[in-house]
Amino acid sequence: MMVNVERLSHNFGPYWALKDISFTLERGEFLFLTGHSGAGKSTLLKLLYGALPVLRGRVSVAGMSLNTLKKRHIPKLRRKVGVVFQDFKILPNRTVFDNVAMALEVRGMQRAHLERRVRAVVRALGLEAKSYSPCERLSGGEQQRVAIARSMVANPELILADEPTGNLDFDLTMHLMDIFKQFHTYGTSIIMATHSREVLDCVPEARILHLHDGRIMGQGEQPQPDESCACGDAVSEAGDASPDDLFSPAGGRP
Ligand SMILES: Nc1ncnc2c1ncn2[C@@H]1O[C@H](COP(=O)(O)OP(=O)(O)OP(=O)(O)O)[C@@H](O)[C@H]1O
Repeated sequence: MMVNVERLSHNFGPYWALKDISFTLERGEFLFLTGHSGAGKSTLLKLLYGALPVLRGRVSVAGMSLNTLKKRHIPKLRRKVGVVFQDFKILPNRTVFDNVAMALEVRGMQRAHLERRVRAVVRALGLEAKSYSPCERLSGGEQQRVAIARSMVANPELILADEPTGNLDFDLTMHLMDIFKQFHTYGTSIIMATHSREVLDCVPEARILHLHDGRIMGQGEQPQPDESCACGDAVSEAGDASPDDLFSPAGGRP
């Protein structure tokens, strides 16, 4: 099991942002988190990533219990989990290449492999022309793609993505969803918070966990969409995202 959450609650002072949440995520599963603004989606993702402490309930991620995880072991958790934060958290004065490479540098990857891998992911996300631009000069959507590239570059076991396509137009959203789906097909577990029906329709096999005021209000399979997803079309138009590049043995899981 990749994620196990039992009776998780979380408060900020007197305000309970999550109330008695329980769910599991099997290895290789794709789960959407939905719910209104303020429902608790980001709080839940932050708890799974060790960015907030587990105060009540039990949480384990990738075989590690977050209840007993010592601060010094958080980097070990983060080597298994790729995250796309809502506010990107990229370094503005560093280049696209540097921001993406950082996720591999901390793993001590050999330089030649690292460069090949970063170039492949940057190309797959359509950022090749901006590789050596400082991120502060990029548009919001480009910065968002840098954050996505960084979350994927190390082939994590689990990707946590908080509204990863929030600033992007339809075609780019479909293209990026196709890349997330390639990771999913490859066996990566994914939890993605979204408000977008288009995004949900891209992964009809995904489960949905619907939050309302910090509680789970619904959980389950989604109805099959009437029309086929546009993701496949978008990726063939974009053309340059090769799973072989993304998943080459050189870039395999450390
Ligand atoms: N650090 C904090 N201090 C106090 N309250 C917080 C903090 N972080 C989140 N909250 C509150 O917890 C609730 C849940 O917030 P959260 O960011 O998890 O919602 P969300 O579902 O991700 O919303 P959105 O879709 O707008 O991102 C909100 O009412 C928010 O104001």
